Amino acid sequence: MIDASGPRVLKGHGTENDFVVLPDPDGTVWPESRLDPALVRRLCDRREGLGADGVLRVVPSACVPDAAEVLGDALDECAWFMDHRNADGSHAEMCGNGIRLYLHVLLAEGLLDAQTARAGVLVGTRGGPRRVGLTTQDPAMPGYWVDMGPARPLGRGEARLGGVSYPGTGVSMGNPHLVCLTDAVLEGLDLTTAPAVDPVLFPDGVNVELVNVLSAEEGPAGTTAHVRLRVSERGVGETRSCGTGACAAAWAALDAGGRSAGAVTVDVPGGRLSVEVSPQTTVLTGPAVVVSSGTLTPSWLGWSRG
Ligand SMILES: N[C@@H](CCC[C@H](N)C(=O)O)C(=O)O
Repeated sequence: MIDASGPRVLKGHGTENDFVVLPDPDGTVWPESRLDPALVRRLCDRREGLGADGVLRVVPSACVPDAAEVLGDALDECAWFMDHRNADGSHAEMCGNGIRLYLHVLLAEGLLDAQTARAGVLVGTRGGPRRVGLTTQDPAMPGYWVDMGPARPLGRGEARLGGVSYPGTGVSMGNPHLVCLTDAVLEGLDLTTAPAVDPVLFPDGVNVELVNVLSAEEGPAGTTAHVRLRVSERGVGETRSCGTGACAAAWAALDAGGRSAGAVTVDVPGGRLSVEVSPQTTVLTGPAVVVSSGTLTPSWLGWSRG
């Protein structure tokens, strides 16, 4: 018999940006000393482990040692904290697909009720507090919105890929992005190695989006635009989607046309996201899916039975 006494685990995704989710409702299951970078890498390994682009630890903010530092006065308003790790074990400040899945898991695990989720809850992240809410409870494809805060320009840069330079705009969505608007055929790009960027502009690394702007037009309800992208994520490599990257790309596509607001449809390899940009904030909407739930095997973890 398989030993099922190990810690609970879920596997899920948002537009195919996939995560191992570790519920830690009282902060005792996954202290930092246990969830070290080596274990994160093993969990995310697609052969040795469960396989994922990252890990989300679902934990009360009060149980996270650095939460007070990153949340400041908002600490008391953020009951829950999204403790995010990239597949290489590094921390990231923010994750737009992950935070939708995070709310989905709070609901699925009975840690939050649907009425509260519909109204929206503040979740702590290392990029600051973010409000997340439930839009539709369709069991086939539940939808969530996230108030991601305003995009912040970081200056011009370039990504070098396959001997070609792609000029881009640095954008912070809490985490750093370099958005390169291009007419290149995205399917033709080789993203098996990360694009080279200027380390002086991005000392902590950067997520790089290669973006085709398909349309941008004025209508009775304001500006609408449609973009598609591929992304090479810091700490992961190419992923099927990036929520913060979709927001950065939407902002950059509008900004390139001299616009500061609009509704942008963002097609990613793993599906479709919607982004509402305004000078005040950025709202990301998209699905979240739980694929499976169960337990991690203690012997795989190297935990002896006590
Ligand atoms: N896929 C995420 C972003 C995850 C963090 C990123 N790799 C970083 O290091 O900043 C998203 O959906 O936003």
